[in-house]
Amino acid sequence: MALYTRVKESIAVITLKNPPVNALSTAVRRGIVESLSQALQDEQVKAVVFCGENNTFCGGADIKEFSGSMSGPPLVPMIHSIEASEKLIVAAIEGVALGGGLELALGCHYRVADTNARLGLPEVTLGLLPAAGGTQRLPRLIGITAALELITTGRHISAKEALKLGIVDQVIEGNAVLAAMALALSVIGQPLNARRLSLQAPAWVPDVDYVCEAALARVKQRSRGAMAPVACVQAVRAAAMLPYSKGMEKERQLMDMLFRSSQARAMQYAFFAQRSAGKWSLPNGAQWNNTKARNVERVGVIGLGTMGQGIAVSLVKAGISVVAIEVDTKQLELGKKAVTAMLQRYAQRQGVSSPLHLLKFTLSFHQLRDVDLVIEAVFEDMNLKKRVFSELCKVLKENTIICTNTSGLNVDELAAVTDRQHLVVGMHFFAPAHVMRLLEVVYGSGSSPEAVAIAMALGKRMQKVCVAVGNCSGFVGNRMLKHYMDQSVYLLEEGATPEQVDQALEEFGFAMGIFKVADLSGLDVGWRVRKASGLISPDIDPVKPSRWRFGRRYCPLPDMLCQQGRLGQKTGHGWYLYNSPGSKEAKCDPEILKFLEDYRLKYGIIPRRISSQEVIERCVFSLANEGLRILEEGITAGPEDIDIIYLFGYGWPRYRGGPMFYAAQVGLSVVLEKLEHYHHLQPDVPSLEPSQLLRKLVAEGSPPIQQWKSHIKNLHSQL
Ligand SMILES: CCCCCCCCCCCCC/C=C/C(=O)SCCNC(=O)CCNC(=O)[C@H](O)C(C)(C)COP(=O)(O)OP(=O)(O)OC[C@H]1O[C@@H](n2cnc3c(N)ncnc32)[C@H](O)[C@@H]1OP(=O)(O)O
Repeated sequence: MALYTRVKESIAVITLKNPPVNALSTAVRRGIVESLSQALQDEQVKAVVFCGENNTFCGGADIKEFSGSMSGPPLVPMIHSIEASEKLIVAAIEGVALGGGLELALGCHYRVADTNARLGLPEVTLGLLPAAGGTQRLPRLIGITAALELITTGRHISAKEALKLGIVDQVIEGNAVLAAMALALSVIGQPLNARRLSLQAPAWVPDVDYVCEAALARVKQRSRGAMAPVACVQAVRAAAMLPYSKGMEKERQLMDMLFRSSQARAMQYAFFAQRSAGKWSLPNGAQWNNTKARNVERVGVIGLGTMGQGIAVSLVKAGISVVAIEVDTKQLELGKKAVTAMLQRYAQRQGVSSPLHLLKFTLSFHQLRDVDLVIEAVFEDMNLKKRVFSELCKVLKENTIICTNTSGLNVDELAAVTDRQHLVVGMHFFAPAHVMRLLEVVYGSGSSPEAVAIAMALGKRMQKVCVAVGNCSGFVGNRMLKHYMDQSVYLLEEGATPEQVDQALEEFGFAMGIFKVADLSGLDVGWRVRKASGLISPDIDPVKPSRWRFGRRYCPLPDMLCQQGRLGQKTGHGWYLYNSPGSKEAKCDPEILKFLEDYRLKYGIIPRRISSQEVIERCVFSLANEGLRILEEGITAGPEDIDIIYLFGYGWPRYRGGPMFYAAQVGLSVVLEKLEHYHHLQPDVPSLEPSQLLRKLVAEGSPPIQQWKSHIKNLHSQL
C-alpha cells in the first residue's frame, strides 16, 4: 500500500509501504494511484514527495507477481500520470531505487538521494527490460551510451555515480525526505516541462548505429544466447531513433516477447533460488533462523598456494584479520608477495586505503592460538590434511572452528583425527577464490549446527553465495560434474571431436566447453584424483589401456594425454593447441584428431556423426540425473541449492535456471525417456540409469520444481 500524509507548507508525502523492499505490488500501485489523485485534488497541496518506508525507496516491480495473472493499475500509465502532473513531484531516494523503483523516480520531476542509496535498472538480470519507460526516459536523461551500459548490465550504482551521470539532482548526507521537501519548496512555481523526460530528446550521439552495434557485440560476447540484453539494446536504440510514444510501443513489444519467454522464467527462478539457498537447513532440523552464529574476527589460513592466497584476500577484503601460515620461508615469501599485490591492486581500484594491516604472515602454528576459525588450504591430500588437523588441535582455542578447503575429500574422515568433530566443517571454495562467488559449506555427520551457521555467515561476509551441502564424494558440484565429464569423453571415443562437443555446450550457453575448461584447470588435476581412487594402477597396459574399470565403462583418453605431457594451457597443449605454455587461445590440434582416429582404430570403434542434440542430452541429462540422486539422498535441502551451485560455480547459463530447473523445463518425462534410451545403449554406465526420484516425480505427474521438496520428503519417509 501507500501512505498519504499532508505535511507543512503545502507538501504531501506519499510513502510506499511493502516490506522489506517496498516492491510495487498491486496494493502499492493502487495506493500510489489513490494517493496521487488525493494530492492532485487537494488545492492546498503544491508539491508531492515520494519516498519509501524504512529508509528504502523501492526495489522495483514485485517479482513474485510475474508468475501470476497481473492485476491492478499498470505501471506505465501510473508513472506517466506522475510525470504529467501539474503539481511538482520529487522522489526522495533512500536505500534502493531499482527497476520499476527507479523508473518511478524517473517519472518524478526531481530526484534527491542520500549518500548510501543504490540505483539501477537490473531487469536484464531477470530476463526482462525496464518496461515502465526506463528504456525511453533514461537515455533522454543521461545519453544513449551511459544508458546502454546501465540497462544492459543491470549494474547497481552509488548515489555519487548517479549524481555524476545526472540521474539524481542532489545527494545529501542525512534525511533525503526532508531534503526533497526543501528542494520542492525552492523550485515550486518553476515550469515543469523541462523536467518531464518524455518531452526531451535524447542527448545527440554522432553515430547511433555504431554505438548500438558495439553494445550489441558486447552483450552477445558477455552473455551468449541471452535474449534480454539484446532486447535492451533494441529498446534504447528506439529511444534514440523514434519519438517517445513510438519508443514506448517498441519497449512494450519487446517486453511482451521477453515476459513470456522461458529465459525470463528461468532467471526469475534463479533470483528466488539464490535467496532460498541462503535459508539453509540441515536434515536434523537446524536452520538459518534457529541457529545463532558467533562472530568471527580473526581467521587462520593454512597454506598460501593459489587457493590459500584467494581465501586470504577475500577475508581481508571483508575486514577480517588473517594469520597466514606456510611451511617454509620461500613459500611464505611467495604467498605474501602474491596476496599483498592482489590487495594493493584492489585498494587502488576501489580508491580505499590498503587493508594490509589486517594480515600477518608466519611459519609458526602458535600464532593461531587466538583465532576464531581456521581454513586449511593445503594440497588436496588426505594424509597431509590429517597431519595439519592434528597439529591444529594442539594450539587452537577449544572453541575454534576448523574448516577444510577441499573439493571433495571426506570431511568426516578428517574430523575424526581431531578432538572436536562438532567444530569441523568443509568450505569448498572455487578457484580463483577471491573472484569466484560460490562456496559449498559442507557439514559432516558430526558438524554442529552452530559451526555450519558460523561458516555460512563468514562466507556471506566474504561476499560469497553459500550453499550448505552434505558430505559425499565430490560434494554436490564435482560429484555431478563427473558424470557430465564422463559422457563428454565417451563422445570422443564414439566419433566427436573436442571442438564439436565444446561448440554444442557453448551454444547451449555454457561460458566455456568442457574440454576448454579441462585445459584451463590442468588435466593433471583429474589424473591425480583417478590415481588416488585406484582407477589407474601399474598393472594397466600402457599401450592399450582397458576401457573398463571395476566392471564399468572407463575412457582412458584423458590419462593417455597426461602420459604424453599434454596437461592443458600450462604446457601449451592439452585437448587443444596453444601458441605457448600459459597462453589462452585454444586452437584445434590436428595431432589430437589423429590421436583420436588412431585410438578408435586400435579399439575397433567405428566413428559416427554425433549431433549437438546428443551432446547436450548425454552431458546435461546425466548431470541432472546425478542431481536428482543427490536430492534423493538428502545431500542438499532442495533443487534450488543445486541450481545455485551450477549457476555460480560452473558457468551454467543463468537463462537456463540451473540443471534441475532445466530438467523440469524440458519435461521430466522427456529426461526419463532419454536416460532410459542412453542407458540401454550404455548398460555399463550405471550413472545413466534414471534415478529413483526421477521415476517417482514422473509417476506423480511431474510436479513443478517448487513442489519437489515435499515429494522428496515423502520419498525419505518411505525409505
Ligand atoms: C503477457 C504479456 C505481459 C507483458 C507485460 C507485462 C509487464 C508487467 C510488468 C511491468 C514491469 C515493468 C518493469 C519493471 C520491472 C522490475 O522492476 S523487475 C524488478 C527489478 N528489481 C530488482 O531486480 C531488485 C531485486 N532485489 C534485489 O536486488 C535485492 O533484493 C535488494 C533490493 C538489493 C535487497 O537486497 P538484500 O538486502 O540483500 O535483501 P534480499 O535478501 O535480496 O531481499 C529481501 C527480500 O525481498 C525480496 N525481494 C527483493 N526484491 C524484490 C522484488 N522486486 N519483488 C519481490 N520481492 C523482492 C527477496 O526475495 C527477499 O525475500 P525473502 O527471501 O522472502 O526474504
